[in-house]
Amino acid sequence: MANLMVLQMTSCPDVESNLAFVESQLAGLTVTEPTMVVLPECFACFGGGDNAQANIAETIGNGPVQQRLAQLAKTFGVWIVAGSFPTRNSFDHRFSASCLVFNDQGELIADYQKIHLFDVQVADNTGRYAESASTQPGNKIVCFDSPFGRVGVAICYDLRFAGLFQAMGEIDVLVLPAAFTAVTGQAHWLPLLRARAIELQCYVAAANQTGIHANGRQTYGHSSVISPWGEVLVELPAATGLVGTKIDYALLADIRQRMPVGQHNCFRSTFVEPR
Ligand SMILES: O=C(O)CCC(=O)C(=O)O
Repeated sequence: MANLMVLQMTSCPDVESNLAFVESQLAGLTVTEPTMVVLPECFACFGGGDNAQANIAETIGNGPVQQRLAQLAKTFGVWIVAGSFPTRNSFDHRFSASCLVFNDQGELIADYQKIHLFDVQVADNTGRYAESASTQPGNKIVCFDSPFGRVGVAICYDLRFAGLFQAMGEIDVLVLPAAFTAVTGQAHWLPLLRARAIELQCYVAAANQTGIHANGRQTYGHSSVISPWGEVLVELPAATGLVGTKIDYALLADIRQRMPVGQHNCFRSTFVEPR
């Protein structure tokens, strides 16, 4: 058996207090079987503007926040899917929004850079988002094998682009750190999560930010784990904290055997970029 957990946060600009919150939540877990904890987008720093993000950016595999995450994963014996965190690259002045995956030994085993950037006018009264001004888009699909099965990684706005998920091939779990806005979340969050779970016949573990942040922006919460049949198994509406569920591998196999959409799909790619 294995556990899938999502951590909902109201992250602030102060890195230490956000990491202390992550630590306090992990410290409350009793881990007796493989456990994966998904952190939301911008878990380490949110609402302080692009400069605050740029100031904490690290090179992948090297830096104090990554060291802390590795140590937390090892200490508490959990896999950590570390939201998005700003990382530096050599080819652009902008940072990348990276999702960093640590195994329960504290080893960095995958990293994904957010591909679809949120350059959107959400509504007349909630301002304009221009993520690409500060963030370099990624260009690689990332999946990895683990005790949880084959896991695909995407971040927030990526959720809207079905082609990305079709290109992943067969995965057992989709992890989705997010900072989905309150306005768009109300309208689209759960329908999109459920659609991805149904189409891919996989678990979806989606960790969101919640509440009002230092910059006045509001995020939707409702972090959830969805079953491969599209049911919302656990959902945390507005509070911060951890929720999760066990992965039922018999259910996964049964759904795919009865309704083999992976085999019937004329468009699904088997191509996945190796790490
Ligand atoms: O797709 C949405 O509605 C929200 C996306 C978002 O907030 C983000 O990618 O940061």
